[in-house]
Amino acid sequence: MANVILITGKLHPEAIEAFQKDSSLELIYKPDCKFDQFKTDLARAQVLVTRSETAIDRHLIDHAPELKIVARAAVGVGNIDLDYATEKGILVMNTPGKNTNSAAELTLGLILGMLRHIPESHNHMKQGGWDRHRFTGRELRGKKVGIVGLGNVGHRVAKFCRGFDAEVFAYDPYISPAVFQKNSVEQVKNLQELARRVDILTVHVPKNKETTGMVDGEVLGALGPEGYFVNAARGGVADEQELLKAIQEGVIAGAALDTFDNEPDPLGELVRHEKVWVSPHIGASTLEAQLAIGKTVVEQVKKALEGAVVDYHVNLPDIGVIDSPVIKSYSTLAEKLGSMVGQIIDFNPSHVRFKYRGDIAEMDNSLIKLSFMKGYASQVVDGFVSFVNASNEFDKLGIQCDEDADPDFSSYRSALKVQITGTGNQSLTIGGVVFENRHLRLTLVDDFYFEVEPRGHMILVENEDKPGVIGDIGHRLAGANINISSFNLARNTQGGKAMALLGIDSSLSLPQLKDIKAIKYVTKVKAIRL
Ligand SMILES: NC(=O)C1=CN([C@@H]2O[C@H](COP(=O)(O)OP(=O)(O)OC[C@H]3O[C@@H](n4cnc5c(N)ncnc54)[C@H](O)[C@@H]3O)[C@@H](O)[C@H]2O)C=CC1
Ligand SMILES: O=C(O)C(=O)COP(=O)(O)O
Repeated sequence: MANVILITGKLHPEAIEAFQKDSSLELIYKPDCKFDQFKTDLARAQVLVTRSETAIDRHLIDHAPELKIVARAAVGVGNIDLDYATEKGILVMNTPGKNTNSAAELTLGLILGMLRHIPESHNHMKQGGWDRHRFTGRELRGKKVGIVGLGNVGHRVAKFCRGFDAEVFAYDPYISPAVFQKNSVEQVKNLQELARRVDILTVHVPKNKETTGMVDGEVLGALGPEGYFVNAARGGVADEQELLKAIQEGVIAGAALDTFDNEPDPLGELVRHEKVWVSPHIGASTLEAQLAIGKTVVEQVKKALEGAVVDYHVNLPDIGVIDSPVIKSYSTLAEKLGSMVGQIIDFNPSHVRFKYRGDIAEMDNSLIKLSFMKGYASQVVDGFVSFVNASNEFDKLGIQCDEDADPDFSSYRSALKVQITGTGNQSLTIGGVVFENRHLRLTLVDDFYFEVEPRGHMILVENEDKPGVIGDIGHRLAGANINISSFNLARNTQGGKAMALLGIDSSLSLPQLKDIKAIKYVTKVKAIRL
């Protein structure tokens, strides 16, 4: 069945066309609509693509029971309830870097427009005026520009300002001094100090708890009556009431704003003030940026739907070495092992130990571990489990994990073994290997050794090692008209215990399962679907 993709923000036509052409998707394109206008579609959507108009809050997520992927067709994810999306296993991704230049150029446009009164002179002339002396402005050359947040947009703004022969200073506590040096920017250790030293203060930080209201009355006071403030990042980074007051009282000379607290209905007094130059959040609105964003969204959504790890994920745990075919194949195996454990385990696990052997012991195994968690939690947790929430679900189940690695292992090139223990002496061990990065094999269940492909419908039967049991199993399956596709048998000691792993062509009903359990000497039967 086709996945429903709902797009609630304006996307580049090439991206829309690419989604339309994809027969595995049902596209619903409702740009710039209010929640009520897309609510019904949302209830069916697996994928939601948005721009800043759509707040992905708890309310929206609660109306999206099928939602697996949110693609923010831009950078800022401040309008997304990431914690709740993560709890629900919804993958959130964005498109960093794709609108960087667009936002940086607009920032320069705002600065120059403000310093040279370009919008007012334009309006004046459109109204028939020719007063050349009314619009005498200031040059950017030789001014001191203070950048808050020297990330993608920040450092490009720095570069452009240097091109205008401005002096550039920046405050960003999260990057190394080397980045300041590389961008020929003088590092300033706090925001107040930066505001005090510069003529133009421009913010390029994400909006979060730490940055909301970071530009307050005191910072604006430090900027001073000759100083200008610029915000093409996020409304609310500057406290808008304090900003308005500072402008009204001449505490600063003016402000240029592309982003506002309450879009699309910003504070009217602020927008209308003659010392405030505004644009309606158009930082990313260039054909070039939208094309790059559109292409990225199409690629990323495709990858995510294929189950591949996407490049620009926002709420996945840190996963290393995702390009390694070895790690990828062992992750597929680990997910199957986790799923199998979830289906056969008879106790509540409290501890899981991952044992990496051979080549994989020297690699970053975070994806393998996460895959096992996903496989296991998908079986035991009510609700959707993905790479996004698998680790959280494991925590909620109260399962501790640790790892041990032995690169000198010699039996196979690589091998994965997982030991699960519960309270008391309960334990279950499962292991597997992958040949040529493609052939997955389950090699171990407790002390029984196999070489079984873990796929499709399977039955695990444990019994006392007595004659006749295998015949009985075959007989009862034949009676139920269930075809056996593979039969693998192992025993620990002669006359001890035996375990059979059978591949079957169709699923087993509960009465059929009970019927096999009733066979003499059979101690355990589990139906498995991988
Ligand atoms: N107006 C528009 O249409 C657009 C707005 N944006 C917004 O611009 C902002 C910057 O975007 P990017 O440069 O792409 O993001 P980025 O993630 O590359 O850079 C953000 C920088 O802010 C720094 N930072 C974080 N917290 C800070 C704090 N408390 N104090 C100082 N620095 C801090 C980070 O270390 C990082 O270097 C974001 O809010 C983004 O949403 C981006 C593109 C278009
Ligand atoms: O990238 C960002 O953070 C932006 O602000 C751009 O947002 P938009 O997609 O234009 O609504």
